[in-house]
Order: sequence, then C-alpha cells, then structure tokens
Amino acid sequence: MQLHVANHPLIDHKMTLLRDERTPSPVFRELVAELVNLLTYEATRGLHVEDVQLRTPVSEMTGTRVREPLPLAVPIIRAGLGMLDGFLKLMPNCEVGFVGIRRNEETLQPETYAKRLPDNLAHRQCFVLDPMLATGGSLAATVQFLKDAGASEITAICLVAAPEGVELMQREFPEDDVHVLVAALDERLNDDGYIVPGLGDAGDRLYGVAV
Ligand SMILES: O=P(O)(O)OC[C@H]1O[C@H](OP(=O)(O)OP(=O)(O)O)[C@H](O)[C@@H]1O
Ligand SMILES: O=c1cc[nH]c(=O)[nH]1
Ligand SMILES: [Mg+2]
Repeated sequence: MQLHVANHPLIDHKMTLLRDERTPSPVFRELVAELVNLLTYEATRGLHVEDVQLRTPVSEMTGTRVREPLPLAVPIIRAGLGMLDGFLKLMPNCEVGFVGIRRNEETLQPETYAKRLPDNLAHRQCFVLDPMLATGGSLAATVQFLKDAGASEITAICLVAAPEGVELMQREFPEDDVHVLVAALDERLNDDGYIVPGLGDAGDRLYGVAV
C-alpha cells in the first residue's frame, strides 16, 4: 500500500474548519464535498486515458479521454456517502458500488451489513470513499472485497487517518496496487478507537446520531 498525504494549504484550511466541533452539519457536509473535489483531482492523476481525434475551430488535434471501462466509486456507508457527490462532480460518468460497514463499538471490528458490487472488477480502477481510517478494519475489508472481485488498482480517498490504520493497511496489502490518499495523518487512536485529534464521528456529524 502506498500512502499519500495531500499537504496543501487549501486542504489544511478546510480541514481546520471541518474539525471544529462548532461546525454544524450543513456546513460540515459542504466542506466534505469541497475537500473531496480537491482530493479527487489528486487521486485521479493515474487515470487510464486513450487518444481521441477532434477538430477545434482552428485545426485537427489528438486529445485524450478517460478510457473505458470507467472507474468504479465505492463509498463505505454511512460516512462515505457524504463524499460521493463531491467525487461524482468531477467523475460524473463513474458507476457506483456500495459497501455498508459498521464498526462494532466494543470490539472495534468491522461488521458488513450491505454489499453491492460488480462481480468482475478486472481491469477496473476503483476509488473507495470513507472519511475516516482509524483501526483500518473497515477499509481493509472493503479493499479485500474489491480484490476478491479481481480489482488490481484501488485508491482510497480519506480525510483523516491514524497511524494504526495506515500500518494495518500496509500489513494487509504490502503490494503497490493499493493507494491511500489522505487529507491529514493524525497522531493516534484513543482508548475508544477514535482518531486524535480527528473530527469525532464522521457519520454522526454528517447525518446525526440515528442508527
Ligand atoms: O478504521 P476503522 O476502525 O474501521 O473505523 C473507520 C470507520 O468508522 C466510521 O464508520 P462507522 O463504523 O462509525 O459507521 P457509520 O459511517 O455508519 O457511522 C468510518 O466512516 C469508517 O468506516
Ligand atoms: O475518529 C473516528 C474513528 C472512527 N470513525 C469515526 O467516524 N471517527
Ligand atoms: Mg460512525
């Protein structure tokens, strides 16, 4: 697994607003969308493209377009859904697969309650969306589902990561075919498995505490 930390002043500025406990849900959602726009630009540098012939008002030229099959976006429900619109704004023709995972609050183990993915992901670039990489269990389970379906180029876009989660991903996926792009790499996990300083429970801050 290859880790990329965005390290950009605009992203850092928006992350500061996002982390603030006084930021209300509507603003939080808007900031997430803006951050995902910026991160998607960076995460899609390696998109597969093909040549296409066109004519400008001045001359013939060879341009490029994103090659088919188009990439698959995979938000991890719930909190990852908050990143989907921002991603699709830049990649409007992507198909979307869904994985629903909830962390067990006592064991911190991921529990999968929904999975709707194409059967065959060979030769398909996949972009996993989840704001939080804490212990890494939820992301590792999702990446494994994609690999089981044949995916070999997987990029996760996250907002905040803990070193513990990064280490788990590196242990589980030692090859270079998995990339994780994060807006911020934080200090550690606390005893409850929350990222410190983090931003709290991303799902609750996006959608409230309903289960
Ligand atoms: O790295 P991990 O230790 O697995 O934790 C990260 C997971 O925790 C959060 O989801 P949560 O379980 O709170 O579900 P929710 O999105 O429905 O709130 C977050 O969105 C990740 O999916
Ligand atoms: O800090 C954390 C850890 C896991 N899930 C969250 O939403 N926040
Ligand atoms: Mg949650």
